[in-house]
Amino acid sequence: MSDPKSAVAVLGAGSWGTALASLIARNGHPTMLWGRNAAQVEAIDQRHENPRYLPGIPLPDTLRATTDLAHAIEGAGLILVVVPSHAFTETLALLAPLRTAGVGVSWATKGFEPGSGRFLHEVAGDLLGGDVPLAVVTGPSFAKEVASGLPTAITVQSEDEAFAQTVADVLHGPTFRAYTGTDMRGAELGGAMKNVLAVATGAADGMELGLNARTGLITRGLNEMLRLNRAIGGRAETLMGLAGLGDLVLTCSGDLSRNRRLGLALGRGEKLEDAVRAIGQVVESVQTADEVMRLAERHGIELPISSNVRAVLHGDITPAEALGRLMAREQKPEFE
Ligand SMILES: NC(=O)C1=CN([C@@H]2O[C@H](COP(=O)(O)OP(=O)(O)OC[C@H]3O[C@@H](n4cnc5c(N)ncnc54)[C@H](OP(=O)(O)O)[C@@H]3O)[C@@H](O)[C@H]2O)C=CC1
Ligand SMILES: O=C(CO)COP(=O)(O)O
Repeated sequence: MSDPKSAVAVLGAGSWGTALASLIARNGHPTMLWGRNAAQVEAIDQRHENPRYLPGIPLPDTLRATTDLAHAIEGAGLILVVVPSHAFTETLALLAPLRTAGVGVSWATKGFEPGSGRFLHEVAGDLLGGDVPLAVVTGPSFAKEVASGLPTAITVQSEDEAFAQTVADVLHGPTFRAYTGTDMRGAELGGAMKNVLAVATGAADGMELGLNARTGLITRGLNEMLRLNRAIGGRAETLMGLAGLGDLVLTCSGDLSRNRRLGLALGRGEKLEDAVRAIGQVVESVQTADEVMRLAERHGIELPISSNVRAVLHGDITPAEALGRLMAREQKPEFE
């Protein structure tokens, strides 16, 4: 008889937390999903559906859900945090005194700590202590498609190679390929920046600027990612892989993306608050654009597309003015 599979706690019962918990449960791991909303948790636990975030998609009967964090992590051999970036520090601070020593912590959150701009692995290291294995799960992966069992490829990056493999093994399955690597900085930067760049391509599409404009923005956006990545010490190949280019293409071109949909709405002249309300789920770029630009300014890197997205999100300029600014920039070599 094979060894029983280790228990996993997934913290955050939104669309991505629910999709990943469902995947892990289907892979045969006893899986407990923690959420803060009692009615939603009950629906997941009893009716095997998350009607608020993944309506109509059946969840495995074996997936359990709770609002009790201590209960969620009891006996877990792995913790996967999937709350939005604005709730990351708060969630890890709740987790820190409760967790069992030696249990590794991974996260699928994309973004930075709001306000400080710290990388999430820096936040996790500070709050959990240096001896806890840490890993980031990232890549091109719409929750709805993963929850529906459609083929997906992602990457798990950790400085602890054995831990990256452990997390990848928990996720990997017949419809889900999990690759591994050791570059947390590059992976986190890619996952955060693609959300900001998706607003730019969405806005261009909302203004009906055509496919050339969309592709020009994706490609010059990749260049922005590579330049900032070089400055922060990430590996270029990480940004050319699933965590960078892969997620950038998905988010800039797929209408399931909430960041792209925000851009589409802004490009059509809708107000930011109305668009975010209509989307009804987290739109990380609203926060992340500030943090990306804070990081870029700290490193003296110019990011024209990202800085124009920030200006549009702040209401300082319209998408049409952003386009005018980008098109009027001085001519220059493609690579510097
Ligand atoms: N959805 C996707 O396809 C993907 C998402 N991601 C990333 O995953 C992260 C989570 O996003 P996603 O699940 O999509 O977001 P959703 O908007 O779908 O859900 C957010 C969830 O977080 C909960 N939440 C918010 N604040 C807190 C808090 N302070 N404490 C506990 N729970 C909280 C919400 O609870 P409540 O309902 O009570 O507000 C809700 O359950 C983001 O960083 C996103 O970029 C990454 C890859 C794919
Ligand atoms: O990160 C994602 C896909 O990889 C989800 O993108 P959005 O947050 O824009 O919906």
